[in-house]
Amino acid sequence: MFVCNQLSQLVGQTLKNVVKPPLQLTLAIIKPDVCKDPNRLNAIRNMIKINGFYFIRSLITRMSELEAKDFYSEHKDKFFYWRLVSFMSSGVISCHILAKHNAITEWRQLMGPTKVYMTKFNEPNTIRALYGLSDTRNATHGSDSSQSFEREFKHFFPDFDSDKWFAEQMQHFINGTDIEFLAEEWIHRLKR
Ligand SMILES: Nc1nc2c(ncn2[C@@H]2O[C@H](COP(=O)(O)OP(=O)(O)OP(=O)(O)O)[C@@H](O)[C@H]2O)c(=O)[nH]1
Ligand SMILES: Nc1ncnc2c1ncn2[C@@H]1O[C@H](COP(=O)(O)OP(=O)(O)O)[C@@H](O)[C@H]1O
Ligand SMILES: [Mg+2]
Repeated sequence: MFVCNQLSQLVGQTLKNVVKPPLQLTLAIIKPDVCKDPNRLNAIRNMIKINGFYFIRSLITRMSELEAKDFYSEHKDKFFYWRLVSFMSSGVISCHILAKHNAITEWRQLMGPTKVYMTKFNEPNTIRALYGLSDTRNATHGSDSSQSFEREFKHFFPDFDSDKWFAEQMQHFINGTDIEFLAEEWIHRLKR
């Protein structure tokens, strides 16, 4: 019996090392309400890093009103569309392509629900509860599906080739052995 246990543990350990789940990519945006305060911006970036996400791309930029209208076009008939567009084009934003197993769901869980007022009571340890001000100024954005990600990242990283990343880079990040973090740029990359 002892031998069987030893054997099953060995097989389990071997499989865990060999068969690691694939990674997923998502787009994270830290919104103008937070980016105005470098301490809060870095606090959120650190929450992302501590929660096991790789920073694949990072960019500090601004959206024009036209770009914000296009980015959030799915909401053009909603009552909050114009306040959202003017808010998202009101200041600097910090954009990131993040990688993790189940990145889309896990980033949305870490962000918390959209409406901040409810989130502060229901999920007080999430980013939007901790750093959101209102349902409009709710600190962060996250892609809600792989299809949304493929549309959204092109607004900020037009040269990024997601197919190429999955084919050539993903396995290095799954292994995690030859990855370094560049704190200045908020980027994880292959050791050179
Ligand atoms: N149905 C509906 N809800 C609204 C409307 N305007 C605001 N709300 C809701 O009222 C709440 C307050 O709106 P917020 O935009 O989050 O609050 P605010 O104080 O205006 O904050 P800022 O927009 O960031 O200045 C949110 O839950 C909104 O969804 C509206 O015209 N129709
Ligand atoms: N009821 C609302 N009141 C105010 N702003 C809202 C509301 N719903 C959504 N928004 C704004 O529009 C953005 C996009 O909405 P949605 O895609 O539904 O949420 P999420 O950003 O969580 O994916 C939200 O992050 C928020 O800034
Ligand atoms: Mg959304």
